[in-house]
Amino acid sequence: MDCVLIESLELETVIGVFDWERTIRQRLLLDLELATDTRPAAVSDDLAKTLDYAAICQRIMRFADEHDFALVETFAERLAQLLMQEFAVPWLRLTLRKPGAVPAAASVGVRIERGERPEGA
Ligand SMILES: Nc1nc2c(c(=O)[nH]1)N=C([C@H](O)[C@@H](O)CO)CN2
Repeated sequence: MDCVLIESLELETVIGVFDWERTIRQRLLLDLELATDTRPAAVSDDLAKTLDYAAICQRIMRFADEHDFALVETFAERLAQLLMQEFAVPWLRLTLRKPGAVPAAASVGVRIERGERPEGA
């Protein structure tokens, strides 16, 4: 299965369950694997035939700006649904880290997979 990748995309958003977290913006780190057949773009050398990772990064940063969830689970789930709908992604793996949330840990967060893996792509 082919994927377009985005690694360690830095986001700033309001996120957290505690009152003090509702008053600040915190940094999140996002990793994404987006299933897509890369061959049509590869043979034509045409960006229009693949997932434009730059456009997707812009959309994710806008999503982070526009929302203020309590849980990283909610951020991850809502973003996964948006990406699958707006970019016609059949399957994705999304890892969302909240560095600094637990000082003794390098980072904490969630990893989710959504959709159906394409056969033979
Ligand atoms: N599974 C989760 N656990 C916790 C979350 C979360 O979003 N998902 N959030 C918090 C707090 O907001 C924490 O990040 C503040 O330090 C605690 N546990």
